[in-house]
Amino acid sequence: MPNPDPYDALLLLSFGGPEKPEDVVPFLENVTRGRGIPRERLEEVGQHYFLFGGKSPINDQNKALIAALEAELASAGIDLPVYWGNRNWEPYLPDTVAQLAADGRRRVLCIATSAYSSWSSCRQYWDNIDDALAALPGDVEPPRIDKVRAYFNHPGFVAANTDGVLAALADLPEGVRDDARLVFVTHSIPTAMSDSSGPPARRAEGSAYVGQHLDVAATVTAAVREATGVEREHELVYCSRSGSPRTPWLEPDVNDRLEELAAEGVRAVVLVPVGFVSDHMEVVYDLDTEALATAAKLGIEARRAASAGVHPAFVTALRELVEERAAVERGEDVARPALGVRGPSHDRCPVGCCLGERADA
Ligand SMILES: CC1=C(CCC(=O)O)c2cc3nc(cc4[nH]c(cc5[nH]c(cc1n2)c(C)c5CCC(=O)O)c(CCC(=O)O)c4C)C(CCC(=O)O)=C3C
Ligand SMILES: [Fe+2]
Repeated sequence: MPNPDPYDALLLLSFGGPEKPEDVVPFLENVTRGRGIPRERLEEVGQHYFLFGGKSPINDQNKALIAALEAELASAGIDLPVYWGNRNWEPYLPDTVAQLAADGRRRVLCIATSAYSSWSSCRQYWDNIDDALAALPGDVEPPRIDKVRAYFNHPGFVAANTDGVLAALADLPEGVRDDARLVFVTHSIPTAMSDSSGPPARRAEGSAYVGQHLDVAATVTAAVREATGVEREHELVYCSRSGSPRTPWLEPDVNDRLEELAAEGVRAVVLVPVGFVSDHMEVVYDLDTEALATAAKLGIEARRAASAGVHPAFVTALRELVEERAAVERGEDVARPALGVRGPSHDRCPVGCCLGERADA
C-alpha cells in the first residue's frame, strides 16, 4: 500500500477567479492590491472577464482537478482528504487553513496550480500560506504545511502537454502540418522578477523561470518529434503582460512574434500554453481570442494545444509527487523523476529563492 505518512491532508492552492459579473471588480482589487497596476490595464482585463459572462473558467477547472485527484488517490489506496484554497477568491486560503486546523490536520502537503519557479508562481503562494497561518487565532495550533517541488519537468506534466501538441497538430490541415512551428507560451513577468527566480545558488545559470520553460519546451518538442517522425522548430514567447509600460517584462509578446513569423513565411503554428496548468482566462482570452485572431489576420494556420488540465498523466503525476514527497519527509531514498536537463527541483525553497526572505518550514 502506498504510504502518505507523515501527511494527513492535501491542499490545492490556486489563484481563484470571479464566478459572476459582480465579482469581477472585487476580484481584480484582490489581485492588484498594492501592486501598482495602471487603471487602464485593469479596465481592459475586466473586459476580458465580462466577455466571458463575468465568470473565470479557473474555479470549475480546479473542482474538476480535485475530483480527478480524489479518484486517483482512492484507486491507489491513499487515504488523504483534499482541501482547496485560493489567493484571490473564494474559497480564500485563510478560511481553508482555519478549516484544516479545526479538522485537526497536523501535516499538510500543498500542490499549487503553478509548475514553475518565480515570485508570482511560487514564492507568492508561500507568502499566502504564511499569511494564512499567521491569521489563525493564538489558541489554535497551526498545521505544518509543505509544498510539492516545481513540477514543470515531471514526466506526467510533459506527457500531458505533449498529447496536447499532438492533438493540435492532427487538427491542422495536412498541407501545413509538417511545417508547423511549435510556439510555447507562458505568462510574462517583469524581467526583474524573472532574474531573481529560483535558488540563489543557481542564479549563475540565468533565470530559473525562463530556463525551466525552455527546458520543458525542448523536452516536449523532442517527444513530438519522436511521435510524429517530423523535426519541427520551436520557441518560447509570452502573453498577458501587465504592469506599467515603463517596467520591462519578458518578451516577445505572442502577437508581436506571430507578425514576425508571418513575415518570415511561417504558415502554421501550434500555440502551446505550457506555462499554464489549465485553460483559464489567460488561455481562453489572450491565446484563443486574441492570438488566434492575430494569426488568422496574418494568414497563419494556428491551433492552440490543450493545457494539462485533468489529463490522466498529469493527475497521476500529482499523486506520484505526493508519494515522493511523503517518502522524502520520512527520510527514505526515493526516485525523483524529471525530464530535460535541469534535474528535479528542490523540495524546500532556500532563503533568497524567488526573492523569499525565509527558508521554508
Ligand atoms: C506567473 C503568473 C501566473 C502563472 C502562475 C500561476 O498560475 O500562479 C499567473 C496566473 C494567473 N493570473 C491570473 C489573473 C491575473 N493576473 C494578474 C496580474 C499578474 N499576473 C502575474 C503573473 C502570473 N499570473 C503578474 C506578475 C501580474 C502583475 C501583478 C503582480 O505583480 O502580481 C491580473 C491583474 C490584471 C492584469 O494586469 O492582468 C489578473 C486578473 C489568473 C486567473 C485566470 C483566470 O481567472 O482564469 C491566473 C491563473
Ligand atoms: Fe496573472
